[in-house]
Amino acid sequence: MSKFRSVLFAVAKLEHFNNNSKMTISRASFSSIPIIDISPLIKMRSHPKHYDQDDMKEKKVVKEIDEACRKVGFFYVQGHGVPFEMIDLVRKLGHDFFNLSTEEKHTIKMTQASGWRGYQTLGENVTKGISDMHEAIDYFRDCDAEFPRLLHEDHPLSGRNLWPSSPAAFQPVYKQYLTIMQDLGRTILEAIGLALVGSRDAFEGTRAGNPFWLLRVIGYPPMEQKVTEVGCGEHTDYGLLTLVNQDDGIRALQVKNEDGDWIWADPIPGTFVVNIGDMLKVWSNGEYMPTVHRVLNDGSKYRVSVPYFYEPNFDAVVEPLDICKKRAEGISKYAPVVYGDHLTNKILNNFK
Ligand SMILES: O=C(O)CCC(=O)C(=O)O
Ligand SMILES: [Fe+2]
Repeated sequence: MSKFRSVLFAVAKLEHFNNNSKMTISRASFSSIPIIDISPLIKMRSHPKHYDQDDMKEKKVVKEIDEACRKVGFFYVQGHGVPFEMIDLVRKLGHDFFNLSTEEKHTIKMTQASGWRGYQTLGENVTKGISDMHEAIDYFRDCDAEFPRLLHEDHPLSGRNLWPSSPAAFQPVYKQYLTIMQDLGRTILEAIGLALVGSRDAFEGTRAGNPFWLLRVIGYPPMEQKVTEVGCGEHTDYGLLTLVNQDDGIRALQVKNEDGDWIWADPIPGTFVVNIGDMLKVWSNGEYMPTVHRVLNDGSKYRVSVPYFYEPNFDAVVEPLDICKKRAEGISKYAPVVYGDHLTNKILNNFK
């Protein structure tokens, strides 16, 4: 655990007020990652006309998500409504792409000119100065009139997403997947709004009403040097929520608890692993802390994982929410940060 995190945890006995009752939740060390059935949230979104019974079920899920965010920073979601065939197909297309020749993969090579979008070879991505043993394709939300800052050609992230021509289904399937995942991200964030502020619209409008997104298709070959290599070095995610679609049957993703032990986030077929990012830490004034994680693919199979990152508006000024400050006796633990600047700095530090 970094020094920074230990200091925060020392003060992380959080006073949480809900329905006028005072509830104290400490961030105790966890040994497993909760599984949450979010089908009541999905039902609520698709059938706005609902009954008391639905409200009760929604409240229960909101509480489970709140506790997971406070205690672990990670949870699995099931009952999310995304067809299993789609989840599997997305990863299969990833495998098909990574199986192509280097020459073919380089037809969508990431460059500075592409705004850091596209394919990166094994070891090109760097976490804390160490090369990650993965190859990947990176996508960000397209530059359009809604993101004027990214329309300026001199912005480092300005550019076009690069889609491979093979496999042919890659682009249409991924575009459909992106739309589905944006809906799912918003649904989970609404529950977090209810939990933190008592309003499902807490993050709409200038906060995350026009969310930026990133998607990474990551391929991890089995590690050869099991002691010195790492598939993806330890880090926290930059934004709001990450929804990970990982290969079944391969244990590789690990989450660090407060004692410094690594807890496996084993794949559970048909679920997404959800974790919170740096921006939710700032908005919640430290009530929700992003948890350090890493990937070690030390088995014998090639692993594909597709994290989708649901982010704030690119221009959002992220600062502790009033109600969260109030719960911390008026103390603001973090300075305001512009999400797009935070992201740009992180991305520019990711490459050698
Ligand atoms: O490959 C995974 O399971 C997770 C990757 C990850 O943590 C990331 O891309 O931020
Ligand atoms: Fe991550």
